[in-house]
Amino acid sequence: MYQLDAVHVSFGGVEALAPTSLSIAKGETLVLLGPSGSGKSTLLRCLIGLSPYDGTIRLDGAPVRDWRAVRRRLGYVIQEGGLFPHLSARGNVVLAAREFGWETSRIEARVMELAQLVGLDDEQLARFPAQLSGGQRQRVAMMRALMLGPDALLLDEPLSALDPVTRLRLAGELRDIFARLGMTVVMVTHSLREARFFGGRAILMRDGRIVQQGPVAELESAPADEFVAEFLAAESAL
Ligand SMILES: Nc1ncnc2c1ncn2[C@@H]1O[C@H](COP(=O)(O)OP(=O)(O)OP(=O)(O)O)[C@@H](O)[C@H]1O
Repeated sequence: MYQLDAVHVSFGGVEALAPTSLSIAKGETLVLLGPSGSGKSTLLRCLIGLSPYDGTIRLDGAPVRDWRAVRRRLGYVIQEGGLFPHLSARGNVVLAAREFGWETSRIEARVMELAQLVGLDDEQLARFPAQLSGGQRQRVAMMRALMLGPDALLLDEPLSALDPVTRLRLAGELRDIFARLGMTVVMVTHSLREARFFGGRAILMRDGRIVQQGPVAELESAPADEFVAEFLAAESAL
């Protein structure tokens, strides 16, 4: 689905992402791991055109020039949810569908389906983001990202603010949805357990570079270097 060719990001001389070439297949779940500041979020933001970059990103073979035109195919969840504070939770969720002219009955049916999926009720959806807990806001953000039925989901620590019970339930539901819909998923996480749970390919980053990639089990059994071994051991220990 994605092909990145020498994609490179620097902020005023600081290299957030070294030239990176990468293919992401349709239906693949890719997990981005690495220490704080290693470039995970920057890489994720490139995949939705929210970070300025040099190099080429192709979506289904065509180089992306106008990100606004392709963004409706992509769902994005940032760490704190990124909800519009002046809209209710429901207002946030339905915004894009309204813009695309969906009928009210179709919007209502989709909101009900997604609310059930993430475990939110009507009363909670009527509240403003500031009146919800961090975990509830994250679930609203997940509903918003899934609303239009995107081809790909780009998730920046989407489960981090959830309590263990909700996290496990939502993670299980999401894994099923990803598989059922053949959705392409790229997820930043700090949790090795989450990476294992979602399976697929993991990419371990350091200082804006990909250090190693492959299934988590492979990274663990054959770490490319001392850094990978140390990172995985530390992540497993806590
Ligand atoms: N808008 C920006 N302006 C300047 N520097 C930035 C900007 N965004 C990111 N950086 C820098 O780029 C580097 C990579 O940041 P990034 O957010 O991608 O890391 P990360 O691996 O996602 O970290 P974390 O796990 O802490 O979220 C860091 O050194 C960061 O300070």
